Amino acid sequence: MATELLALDKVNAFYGDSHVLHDVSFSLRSGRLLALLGRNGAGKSTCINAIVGFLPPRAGSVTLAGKALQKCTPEQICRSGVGLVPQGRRIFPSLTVRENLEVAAGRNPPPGRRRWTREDINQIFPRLKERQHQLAGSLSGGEQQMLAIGRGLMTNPQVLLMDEPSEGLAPQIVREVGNVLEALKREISIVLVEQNLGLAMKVADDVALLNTGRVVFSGTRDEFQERQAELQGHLGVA
Ligand SMILES: Nc1ncnc2c1ncn2[C@@H]1O[C@H](COP(=O)(O)OP(=O)(O)OP(=O)(O)O)[C@@H](O)[C@H]1O
Repeated sequence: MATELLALDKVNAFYGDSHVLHDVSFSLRSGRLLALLGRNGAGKSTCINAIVGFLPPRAGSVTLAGKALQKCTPEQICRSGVGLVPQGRRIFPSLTVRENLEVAAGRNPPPGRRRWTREDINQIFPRLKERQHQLAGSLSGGEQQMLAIGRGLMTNPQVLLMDEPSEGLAPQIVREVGNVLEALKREISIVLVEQNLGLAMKVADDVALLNTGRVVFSGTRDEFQERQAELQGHLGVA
């Protein structure tokens, strides 16, 4: 039976005076992949920012394995085991693939938590191993995305947050990212922000759907698909 690993409970977040997240609650169970869906501007990235401490919630709680994170700094949250694969990848183009992974490496995790090594990343992404001495800026879009995922894993997370990994990639590469996610979800619990509904439905176990900063659906992928016609209006065009 999967247990709750990461949970948002009645999270409210603001950009200045602008109230963007309204009582947002959803949770990621251990060993699962939760797709966070919603059209442009629905608040998906803001949820990620609230979890990782870039935009601390003004009210509500974020917990990781029962530990409250909402008052922690981004560095403490990262060390607690929340890994981020940011929107736009944010790799260092003028460093090599290997250096990009090395600079992302976190401290040794506490006992009981997996420590990810470059060898682990190379095993999941053989193409990164082949290109380890190449400058990251010279990689294809799909390879850069793999490197961004590798960098997230190098922080030794318990949970990996991925913000739109398919953005800007050709359909064939999006399929490849889908295959990577299928393999990766056997190794780590994932929150996946996605605009590409096909990709999200392929890999998700659970779904949380946002509209204007409010959760309008939260449940399993199958429950979501049963109600998809009714929920369609909350989704962007995929
Ligand atoms: N730095 C900011 N300052 C002020 N408002 C912001 C800021 N970032 C986002 N917003 C607003 O917050 C709301 C939620 O944006 P958010 O980026 O979380 O949406 P999203 O679902 O991730 O959309 P997208 O798919 O376009 O990334 C939007 O109305 C957006 O205009």
